[in-house]
Amino acid sequence: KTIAVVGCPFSGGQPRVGVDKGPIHIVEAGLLTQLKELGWNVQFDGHHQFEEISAANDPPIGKLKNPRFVSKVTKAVAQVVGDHAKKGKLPLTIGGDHSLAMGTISGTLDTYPDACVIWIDAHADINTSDTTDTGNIHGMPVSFLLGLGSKVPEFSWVKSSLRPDRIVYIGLRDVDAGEKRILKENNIKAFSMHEVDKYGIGKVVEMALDHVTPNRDRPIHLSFDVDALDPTVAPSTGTPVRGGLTFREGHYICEAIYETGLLVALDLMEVNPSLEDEASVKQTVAVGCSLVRSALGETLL
Ligand SMILES: N[C@](CCCC[B-](O)(O)O)(CCN1CCC(O)CC1)C(=O)O
Ligand SMILES: [Mn+2]
Ligand SMILES: [Mn+2]
Ligand SMILES: [Mn+2]
Repeated sequence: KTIAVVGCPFSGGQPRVGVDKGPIHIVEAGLLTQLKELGWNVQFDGHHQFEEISAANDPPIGKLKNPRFVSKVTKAVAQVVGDHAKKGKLPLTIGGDHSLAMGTISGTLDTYPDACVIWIDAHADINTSDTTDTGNIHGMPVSFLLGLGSKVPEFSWVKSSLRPDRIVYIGLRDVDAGEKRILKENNIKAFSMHEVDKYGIGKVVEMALDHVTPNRDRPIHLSFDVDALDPTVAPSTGTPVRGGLTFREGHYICEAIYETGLLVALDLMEVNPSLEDEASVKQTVAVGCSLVRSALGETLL
């Protein structure tokens, strides 16, 4: 099988510079070769060039920042990811900020309408235009995918067919008040760090899979925000939150999902190589590459 690597140098969903440099650092760290060494065919068409829409032509819509830029880019990503999936490849999208997941998961749902989503993150990324406090669209992709909140015309293209019972979260620890309401109202399953502590990561992953694919027969889209990991593990990311997943917990999730044989698409998001000192950046990039390898079959024995 072929891994189609989609390099998305994009930062329009959030305000911090540098997250658009994530893909180049990950690729330069040798990920493509590492995947070939795992036995995959690897297709990489180069990093996408998303020409910026000037701020003058992209004024906020309500609180939403860079709405037209984010919409244009994520729509393009949906097309790219969907095309790869339709050709039987496994799209690996390297971000870039997490607003990209509006595109990647729309692309997956186009090809696999019954796909489920496993969202690894410190945050729920489920704010609507009514509940967001920052207007940063990387905090909103899930609400668009679920078709929640008042419609924003610019995002009417999003495949808003994801069902609330087909997404499950692991790693939550920084959820806004509005998001907590949305999670409850929609009965969305979420394993916060409290549950990880209580049950252990093995049981949490089993319960998460039982929730979204009880018969282990549904395609899985894994969307991994590196800020799900503890900042001591992945320091160079835009919205770090203490009390996160250990190195091993993060890798266990990826290993266990690979073992299901159900993985059809993977996102590695929010590596920002410009926020910390060189050693911390290298560490974060290396952890990103390692997580991807684990999700794509690398084992310890
Ligand atoms: N929920 C936040 C963070 C989103 C993070 C997106 B990511 O892709 O990285 O998961 C806002 C978080 N909020 C900001 C102000 C603080 O005082 C409290 C937390 C938002 O901006 O919506
Ligand atoms: Mn996120
Ligand atoms: Mn996050
Ligand atoms: Mn983040």
